[in-house]
Amino acid sequence: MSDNYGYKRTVVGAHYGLRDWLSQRVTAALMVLFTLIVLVQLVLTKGPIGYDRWASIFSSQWMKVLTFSVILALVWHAWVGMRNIWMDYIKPVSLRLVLQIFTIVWLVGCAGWGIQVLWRL
Ligand code: HEM
Repeated sequence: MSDNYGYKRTVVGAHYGLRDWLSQRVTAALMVLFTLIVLVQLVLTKGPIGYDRWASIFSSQWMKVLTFSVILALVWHAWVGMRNIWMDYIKPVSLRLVLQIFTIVWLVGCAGWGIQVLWRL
């Protein structure tokens, strides 16, 4: 064990750290872009911002496609983050499994609801 550093280090784990780290940053960048696009449209709005204005922002086809992509990115982003938190802090495997399943059900449910709302506009 005293030699366990540098090139002799024993690498363990599932080896998906870098992929997850990168996917969380890429999805975060997409969410930032989306937030800026929505903000610009709101700032450019003259007059009161009611339901009609919100609906018109999301009703064009390109905005629906972008919002749909952002919903998927958000689900993946939050799943990677929450799974890391459960893996880091919840040691009993059965409790961790329950929390992970709850997270998946919650995120998929929210995404489904969001997509349903989006395509009703
Ligand atoms: C524009 C929006 C967002 C940006 C720019 C963003 C950015 C980030 C970044 C860079 C990380 C990695 C932090 C680290 O590894 O130290 C992260 C982690 C995380 N994000 Fe987001 N995020 C956004 C929205 C969200 C939303 C809406 C949710 C939940 C629905 C969320 C849930 C999480 C979770 C659970 C983590 C893991 C936290 C941790 O490891 O302690 N993020 N986010």
